[in-house]
Amino acid sequence: MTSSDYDPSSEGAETDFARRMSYGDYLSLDAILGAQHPLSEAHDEMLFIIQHQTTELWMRLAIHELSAARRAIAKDDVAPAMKMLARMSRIFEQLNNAWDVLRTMTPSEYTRFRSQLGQSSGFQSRQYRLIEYLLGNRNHAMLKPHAHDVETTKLLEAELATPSLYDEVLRLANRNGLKMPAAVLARDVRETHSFSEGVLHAWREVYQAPETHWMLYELAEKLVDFEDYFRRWRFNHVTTVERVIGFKRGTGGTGGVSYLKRMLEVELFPELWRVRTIL
Ligand code: HEM
Ligand SMILES: N[C@@H](CC(=O)c1ccccc1NC=O)C(=O)O
Repeated sequence: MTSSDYDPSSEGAETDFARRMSYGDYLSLDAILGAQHPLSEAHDEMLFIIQHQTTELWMRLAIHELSAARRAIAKDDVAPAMKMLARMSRIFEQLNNAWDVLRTMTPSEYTRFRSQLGQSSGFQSRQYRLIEYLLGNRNHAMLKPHAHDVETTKLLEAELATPSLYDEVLRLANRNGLKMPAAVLARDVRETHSFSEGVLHAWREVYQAPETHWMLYELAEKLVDFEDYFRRWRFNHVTTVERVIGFKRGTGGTGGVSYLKRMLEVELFPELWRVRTIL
């Protein structure tokens, strides 16, 4: 330490953490920073691991926000749900930007450790599947990669038994003067919602007179905004995959890019996209 180095303890900064909770204690950094275990000598494997781990952390927050937003909407507490949905868009914006870091890995670099991944793949991300199910994209076939894991299967099954975020929004709209089709309100929530003319016409009322349906109008736009960012995430994924492995099959066993391109067609809130055409 040179004489010009400033010592913050001179103004009272606490420096003795022998018996106090420290930064690392509070954040469980030993657990988090001790969880990177590359299986090869390849320089880029650390990037690959950290990219996935940070994504999983952001997904953890996304699940926290989405479930709280759904609970709030179910009890007509819309204002806090708006904030949570706005945050969801920001989380996905953050995840979208993160692809730029991963894209610095070339095919030559990835090939050095790809074989170490065995048959593991993002396909088996339980948090990702939970997000899709929460949002209403409820493909039961996606339970299969989790069949060996009783806890995850239970968690995903419980999610399938719960109305999706969009189901709760449609119920809220129905409680607030819009006439949603009875069949949609009583649908089997385990399945993916499919496009409904009745729901489309209900949303048209909102979009034709935003000032009389301001709360639903704002909520609908929050959902559209979020789906916009989520679509970009899917697109960034497939583009990165093509850039890194071309048209090779995925380690998870799908066709790779062909499978991910199919997923670009998923529409979470179909009537909110369609309503734009009829205004
Ligand atoms: C070089 C980087 C990556 C490559 C080459 C790649 C490749 C693939 C491929 C080929 C699939 C299809 C399943 C399969 O057959 O394996 C897939 C699925 C998936 N990947 Fe990645 N991926 C990459 C990065 C990431 C990252 C950073 C995440 C973030 C967690 C991620 C999450 C997922 C998820 C959630 C799925 C399932 C998607 C769905 O079912 O719609 N991937 N990936
Ligand atoms: N499916 C990728 C492998 C992969 O990306 C992956 C492997 C293990 C853990 C996470 C992964 N990321 C996303 O799918 C591949 O085919 O190269």
